[in-house]
Amino acid sequence: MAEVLIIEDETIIRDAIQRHLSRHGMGVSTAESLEEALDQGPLANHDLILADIRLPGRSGMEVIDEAGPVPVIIMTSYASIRSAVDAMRRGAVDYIAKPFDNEELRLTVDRALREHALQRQNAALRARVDADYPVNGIVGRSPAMAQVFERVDRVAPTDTTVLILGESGTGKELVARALHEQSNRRDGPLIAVNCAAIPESLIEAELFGHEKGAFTGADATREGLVESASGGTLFLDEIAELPAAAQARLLRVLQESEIRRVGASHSRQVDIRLVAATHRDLQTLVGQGHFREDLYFRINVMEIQLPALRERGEDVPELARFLLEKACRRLNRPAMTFSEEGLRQIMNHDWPGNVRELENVIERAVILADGATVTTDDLALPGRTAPTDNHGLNLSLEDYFREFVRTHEGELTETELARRLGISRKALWEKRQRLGIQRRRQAG
Ligand SMILES: Nc1ncnc2c1ncn2[C@@H]1O[C@H](COP(=O)(O)OP(=O)(O)OP(=O)(O)O)[C@@H](O)[C@H]1O
Repeated sequence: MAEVLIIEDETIIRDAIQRHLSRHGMGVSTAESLEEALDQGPLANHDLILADIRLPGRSGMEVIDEAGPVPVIIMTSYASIRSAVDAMRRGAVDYIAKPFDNEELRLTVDRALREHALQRQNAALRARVDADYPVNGIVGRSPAMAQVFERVDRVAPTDTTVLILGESGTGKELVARALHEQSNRRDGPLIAVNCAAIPESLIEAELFGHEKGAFTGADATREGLVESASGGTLFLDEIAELPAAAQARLLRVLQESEIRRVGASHSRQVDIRLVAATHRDLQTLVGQGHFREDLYFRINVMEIQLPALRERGEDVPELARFLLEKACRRLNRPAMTFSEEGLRQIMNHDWPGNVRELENVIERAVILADGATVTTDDLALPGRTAPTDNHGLNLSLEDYFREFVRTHEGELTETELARRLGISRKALWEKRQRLGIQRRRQAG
């Protein structure tokens, strides 16, 4: 039974609310003031508090502060809607204006109780996930991953620049998110930018912003992504793809903590923590003159090397089960398991596309599987003959993707291509990387 506390100094209103809520099966306690309520015991004993904004002694606003996680609905008169707005800002979950009718009151109370119960459930679920997967839902117990977690724990709370290295699909973005979530900047923004997915001609303006008239088409002043990350974390994925001019601007941001928009004559202060990632060997690129050495030293303060999936041993079956559960949830399918042979194949496969490839193979298998078991036929890993009854699909989804891209890339832009495939531009870029379908330069 939900326990509701009413703090209201007008006896008639207090009694009316008490009667009405009790009749609807709620346990109701009452108090004339915040002081009296506190004398009766901790506010946390209640599931919900209904408090008048004007009370003798301490005000309804102070009830909100004292209530902690217990939701508070503020009662106010029509004349003081302004104070209701202030109460919501202060943390009240809702307000109800007097005079109100019983039905309106009950609906408001029911809604607040329902939402609070949901929030508590989510918090409990999050705690469970965190307990199972200590670093923000990243699966892995292998020694190689334990080392990664240790580094993340150690470096996350600092403002140090981090360089995450690892093959494509090893979870670099996931680690960047974990670093942000475990930092003091977690309430600030996390801006993730895939440097390879933005056309070279636009990248400077996208990252650093521009003034009105800085170039053709710049018809308004715009803040860049680096500035948007101020107070939080900037994650630059595929940093090796950053063109020379953008590398120079980024270096300045890191050295001076200030940014100059394209076409601007003055700089502005920014406060970012940079996390960068690449699957390429930056040191070699420096040697070949493709990446600035000074920038390399700036970003390579702390390195986190993600192991390839094939080096993670026992993590593979655990990850497979985790991703199977995730795919079933996403595709609205009842829970499934792997056949013994299916799981063995997963463990023996080389996974050149790492966790992302595993995730895609499992998602496709869930779509193709007939029953509650994912078999080797559903997985259709290379090196095996493809199943003959492919549910009417003669091509695998990857073959289909490859053929579609090759047929249409001449006539469509990348954005249009992605839209036609029903995926984001970033996903298109990633699929191209994974399947080795390099972009053909368009004429003109
Ligand atoms: N250890 C892990 N536990 C759970 N999920 C993971 C793990 N590693 C990766 N994933 C999942 O695999 C997918 C690919 O991961 P992510 O995008 O972080 O890889 P990446 O290294 O940044 O790839 P790329 O270099 O191609 O951008 C994501 O859906 C991610 O959630």
